[in-house]
Amino acid sequence: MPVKCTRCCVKVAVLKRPKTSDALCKECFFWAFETEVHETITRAKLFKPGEYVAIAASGGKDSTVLAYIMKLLNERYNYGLKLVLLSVDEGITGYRDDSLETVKRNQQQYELPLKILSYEELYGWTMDAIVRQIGLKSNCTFCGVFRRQALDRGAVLLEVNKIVTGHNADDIAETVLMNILRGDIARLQRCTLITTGTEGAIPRSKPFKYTYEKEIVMYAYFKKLDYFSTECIYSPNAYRGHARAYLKDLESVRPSAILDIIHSGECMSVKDGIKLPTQGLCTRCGYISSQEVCKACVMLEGLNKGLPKLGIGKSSKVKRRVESLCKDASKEEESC
Ligand SMILES: Nc1ncnc2c1ncn2[C@@H]1O[C@H](COP(=O)(O)OP(=O)(O)OP(=O)(O)O)[C@@H](O)[C@H]1O
Repeated sequence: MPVKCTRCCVKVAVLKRPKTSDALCKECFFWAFETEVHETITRAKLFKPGEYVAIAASGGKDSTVLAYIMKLLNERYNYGLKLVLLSVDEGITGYRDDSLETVKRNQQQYELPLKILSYEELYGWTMDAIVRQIGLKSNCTFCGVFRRQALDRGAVLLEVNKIVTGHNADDIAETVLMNILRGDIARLQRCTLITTGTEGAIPRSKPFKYTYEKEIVMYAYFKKLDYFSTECIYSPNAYRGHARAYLKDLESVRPSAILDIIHSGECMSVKDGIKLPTQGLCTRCGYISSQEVCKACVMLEGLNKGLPKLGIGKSSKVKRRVESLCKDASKEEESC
């Protein structure tokens, strides 16, 4: 016998919500999904009326649903926002060129302006050229560092007040796990924040902080949204893939694992006296950095000098880690 929707009790349920296990009809799922994102936005006071907000749009499922829902909620609840799509072309043939075609269609479908910036115009390098030089190891580090800055540069160009990204609950839980595995305390503290970049940079928010990836896919599917679903051709070795696989395993036995990990990340605090990097401005390019020279500038210098490992070298990282562990151990011995 068909199961009735547990919310309206009238229509037949067409899905089981991955987050709550509720059996819902399509309309009730849309309502629950949209209302939860609205509540996330209002509880965290993400926007003020009149703000100009850039939606970081890659053409993938998350940012396509984000663009759709930002427009919908802005109209439904009168947020009073001016919206624009901001895309970065990393120069990955057969991947980003196709996904940007999707963004261009979204621009027409959602009637939003679109700005595209490319790595080639900003850095003089495409990811295709970078991978030709460095191979398929550490390439995601280059891409991530350059993209982060490219979005900042785009936001400055557009003079927006804020950027929103499609990072979802799964992405954040994966990042918590990765930061634990790497012992990266500074990032562990920051990665669960719904808004980052409040110290000097253009703030960045994640309206999907509590939204499950599976539900985003369902929403896009039932709404028949036009999105690009191919994985990046250069990311097969990314470390994140292992954290993702582990998280999916946990989710299959306990769906709340995703929110539980985010909650754990939020609850972790750094003991007094531990020095954390502070955000300042890069002395070369003027964009946000926790070092005197930002990582993007160091990496770019490495590429231009034919020394691409500059700044990402494992040996220097391991050496620094060992030195800091030795320092901690000797401090503890002294206090004993
Ligand atoms: N090339 C890009 N241009 C603009 N924004 C981007 C780009 N790549 C990623 N982003 C932003 O960062 C978010 C997280 O990116 P990530 O690479 O994790 O992709 P994802 O989880 O597959 O998301 P999506 O489905 O939107 O591609 C995206 O949702 C989007 O808001």
